Amino acid sequence: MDGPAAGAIDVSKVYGRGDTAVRALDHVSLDFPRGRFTAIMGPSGSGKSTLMHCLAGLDTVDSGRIHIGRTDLTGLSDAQLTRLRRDRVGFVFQSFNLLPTMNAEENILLGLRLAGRRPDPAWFDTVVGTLGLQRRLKHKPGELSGGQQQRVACARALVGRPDVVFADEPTGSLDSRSGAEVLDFLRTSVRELGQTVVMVTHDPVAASYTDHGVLLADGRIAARIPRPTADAVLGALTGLGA
Ligand SMILES: Nc1ncnc2c1ncn2[C@@H]1O[C@H](COP(=O)(O)OP(=O)(O)OP(=O)(O)O)[C@@H](O)[C@H]1O
Repeated sequence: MDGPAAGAIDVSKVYGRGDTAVRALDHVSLDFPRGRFTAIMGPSGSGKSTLMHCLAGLDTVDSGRIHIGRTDLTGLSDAQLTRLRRDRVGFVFQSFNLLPTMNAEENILLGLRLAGRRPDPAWFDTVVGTLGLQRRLKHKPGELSGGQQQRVACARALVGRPDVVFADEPTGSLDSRSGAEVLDFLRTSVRELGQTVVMVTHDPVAASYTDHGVLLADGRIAARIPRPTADAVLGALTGLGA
């Protein structure tokens, strides 16, 4: 498919009114090309979560446009947004969000099952194999380490071949070794499997796994860092007073 996997065009979002109004996003325009791993960074309160929630159709914008592939999200009904999130967007959260009573395989396939979609067996094997989860599929989350649980969550996000995967601090609950494994996998899913991943992170080392860093400050894009290194990101964040 042509064009970016997702994007924002001149998006603004204000929380509250009058004296207490906060401009969380202030005329943000940004494209996420297919097959790219992007980090969204910035000081606390800079608008990262708001931007990701608007991009993923979890929150609405006050002005501007959001698109996933060629679909314009502005103007979609709640039911249409729910379907779009289910079918075309993958999520990875800091807290894994796996169902404790289901084993890894059932967790990975749950979204497809609820959508009445059949998994593509070859793609399922590719995702599970890339994540090294073949021998963990019958384990429940409580029988897996944090890193293994997050790899299950990554597999769940990717198994439906979404247009884009949004990862919100995916390494925030992991030790550095497990975090590195998850980041390595997200990068592999982009480079070798052609997926598009957008990750919100505070961690300059996590950002160094990506192809492109975007720094927000006060709801605006403050800097773009192609092929970010941890030092370059740290320097830019320090410059913002983060
Ligand atoms: N539901 C809400 N109601 C009111 N204000 C909000 C709401 N959500 C976010 N904000 C405000 O909007 C601004 C941007 O918040 P946002 O959560 O997007 O920042 P962030 O960069 O993700 O921060 P953090 O790194 O701390 O998670 C902040 O000033 C925040 O207080």
